[in-house]
Amino acid sequence: MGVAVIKLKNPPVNSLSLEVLTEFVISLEKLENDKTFRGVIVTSDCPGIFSAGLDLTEMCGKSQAHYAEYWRAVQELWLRLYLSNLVLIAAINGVSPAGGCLMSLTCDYRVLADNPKYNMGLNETLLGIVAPSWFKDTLVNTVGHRTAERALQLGLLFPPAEALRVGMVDQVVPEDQVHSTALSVMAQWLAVPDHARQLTKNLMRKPTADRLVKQRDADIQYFLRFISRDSIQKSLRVYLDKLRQKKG
Ligand SMILES: CC/C=C\C/C=C\C/C=C\CC/C=C/CC(=O)SCCNC(=O)CCNC(=O)[C@H](O)C(C)(C)COP(=O)(O)OP(=O)(O)OC[C@H]1O[C@@H](n2cnc3c(N)ncnc32)[C@H](O)[C@@H]1OP(=O)(O)O
Repeated sequence: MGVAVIKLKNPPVNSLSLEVLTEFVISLEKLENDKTFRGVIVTSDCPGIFSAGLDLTEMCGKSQAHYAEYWRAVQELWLRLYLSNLVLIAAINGVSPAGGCLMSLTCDYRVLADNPKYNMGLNETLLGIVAPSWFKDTLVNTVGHRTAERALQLGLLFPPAEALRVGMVDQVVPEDQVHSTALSVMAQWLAVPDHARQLTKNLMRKPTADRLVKQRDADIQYFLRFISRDSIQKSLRVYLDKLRQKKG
């Protein structure tokens, strides 16, 4: 039925490095241009981890030029995913904090594996950083204003039952059924004529995407100022050190 599977593979935690972001955009573009494909299942090849989100090492101790290049790549992937003409279904087979959650929120439908360890949410505040307005918009458009307001301020990571209850995911299924469920949901979405579904998707999502498109450069400048602050760099270093020391 013209369905591709994109399996993220950047061990150990599928962090969204500049390289991963760039390759993801290229793969999506190829699929968009190949009319034999109508849908994509986005999933992970790293056991237990859908994606650890943006690669913190790309936002810490690097040059301004690097931060700008990285942020443009983050924007680009979000825009491509959010406005894709393809049906995108996230088969979430692991934990998905921050950018990992955002990636799934850009999809049309989310199936999450029923494993209490597989938390998801926008936890930026717990790192001492702030989810940008377009991350916030994506969450608000999915779960509504009040749930998003509380989740964003507290940096909540929802276990599967809670994620389902607040509408962050559409279905929670046993782990071994995530892929087959994503495939059957895909069949339902592909039963709708493409042009009507695509125009409707655009109607729902373009106003949100346009807010970023209209001020992409300003958003990058804002990010540069924010991420270069000594206090923010310090918060990121402390967080990364904590992650690294977990093992030791
Ligand atoms: C009005 C608006 C105002 C301002 C806005 C303006 C600008 C916005 C500014 C900033 C916004 C930036 C947005 C960022 C969004 C993000 O996505 S930030 C990333 C958040 N991610 C996380 O918090 C997840 C952190 N990771 C974990 O919790 C665990 O690693 C995880 C549960 C995923 C897996 O656990 P486990 O299997 O035990 O693995 P380890 O923890 O041992 O990790 C293995 C190694 O991987 C490294 N690592 C983990 N996560 C990341 C990451 N996101 N980036 C880079 N590296 C990561 C970890 O350090 C280990 O490395 P080591 O092997 O020790 O070297």
